[in-house]
Amino acid sequence: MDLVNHLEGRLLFAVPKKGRLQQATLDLLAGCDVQFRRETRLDIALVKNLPIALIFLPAADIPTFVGEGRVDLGITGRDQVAEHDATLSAGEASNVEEILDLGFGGCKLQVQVPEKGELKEAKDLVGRNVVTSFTALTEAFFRKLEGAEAGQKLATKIKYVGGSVEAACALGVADGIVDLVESGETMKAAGLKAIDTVVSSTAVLVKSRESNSDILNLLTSRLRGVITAQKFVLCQYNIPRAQLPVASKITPGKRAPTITALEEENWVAVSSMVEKKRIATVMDELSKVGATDILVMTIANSRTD
Ligand SMILES: Nc1ncnc2c1ncn2[C@@H]1O[C@H](COP(=O)(O)OP(=O)(O)OP(=O)(O)O)[C@@H](O)[C@H]1O
Ligand SMILES: O=P(O)(O)OC[C@H]1O[C@H](OP(=O)(O)OP(=O)(O)O)[C@H](O)[C@@H]1O
Repeated sequence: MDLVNHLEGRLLFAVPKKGRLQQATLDLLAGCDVQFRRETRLDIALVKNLPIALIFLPAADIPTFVGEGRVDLGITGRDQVAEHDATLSAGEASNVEEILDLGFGGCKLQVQVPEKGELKEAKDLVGRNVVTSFTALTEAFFRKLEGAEAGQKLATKIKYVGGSVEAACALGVADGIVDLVESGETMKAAGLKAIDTVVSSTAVLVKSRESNSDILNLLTSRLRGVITAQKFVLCQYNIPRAQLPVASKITPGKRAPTITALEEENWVAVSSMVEKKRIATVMDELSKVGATDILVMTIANSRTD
């Protein structure tokens, strides 16, 4: 089947073809009931149950395709969007619009130098060799540090490498690098330490500024629903009615908690969405104000907009 001829009338949605963001993206699509089968080695997959075509691209290239309006939507790292935007000329507006923070793929683009050495802060690297996969962001970072005007040649020498950036210092190619850090394991193993942060990143849903359609809005709502469901749990408890005002402050919910009367006089049942990362503290606080039978449930999906 010539897939390219089947793209007409479909929303084009770019997703990472490999790497750190791929699995979480595929899980997210499954959560949105986006059904497709990707043939081996094909970078286009038609969605069976929605007028969408998935285009599998390297995360680093997705902002370019979205920015040029070749695809409508994309999932990539905020770092990649920032790198793309940093290549635009002064005054040129980006066509890549962030519409949703997806919460996964958290990392930082950091300036790193050998752990043992005389370089202590980013400005110590001015005039030296810096290696990175993010040349535009690194250039903008050192331009600011050097106080150089746009167009003026930088003293710092910035070189591009496509991967294994951390090897550059050990091999004598660089005095410092600008690379992604999550756990810090790679940096540590290479004998490096972070001395500054260029950008903090998570995976984001981006759209081409001109793109707008019912299917784009529907998919965005579904994605937002799944992301919200992943971030929240449903907390249910019983509490004496007199304690309701104080308990409602602890679990205000997304809009307001749901209150149900119990057969037992002067008691109510409350259910409320609570951020997953706060749930342990919330349970402690509820207990302290007299809540009992506190239950916490996973939310499979949600639609709150
Ligand atoms: N260690 C990490 N932890 C979390 N997210 C990361 C990590 N490394 C990278 N990312 C995110 O994933 C995006 C893609 O990086 P990744 O290294 O997976 O790219 P890739 O497409 O496989 O390319 P490459 O061939 O250069 O490795 C990054 O831009 C960043 O947003
Ligand atoms: O702080 P950590 O948890 O160790 O993660 C950071 C590493 O992860 C990424 O590389 P990846 O493993 O994706 O491979 P790459 O070097 O080929 O890009 C990044 O470029 C770092 O090298």
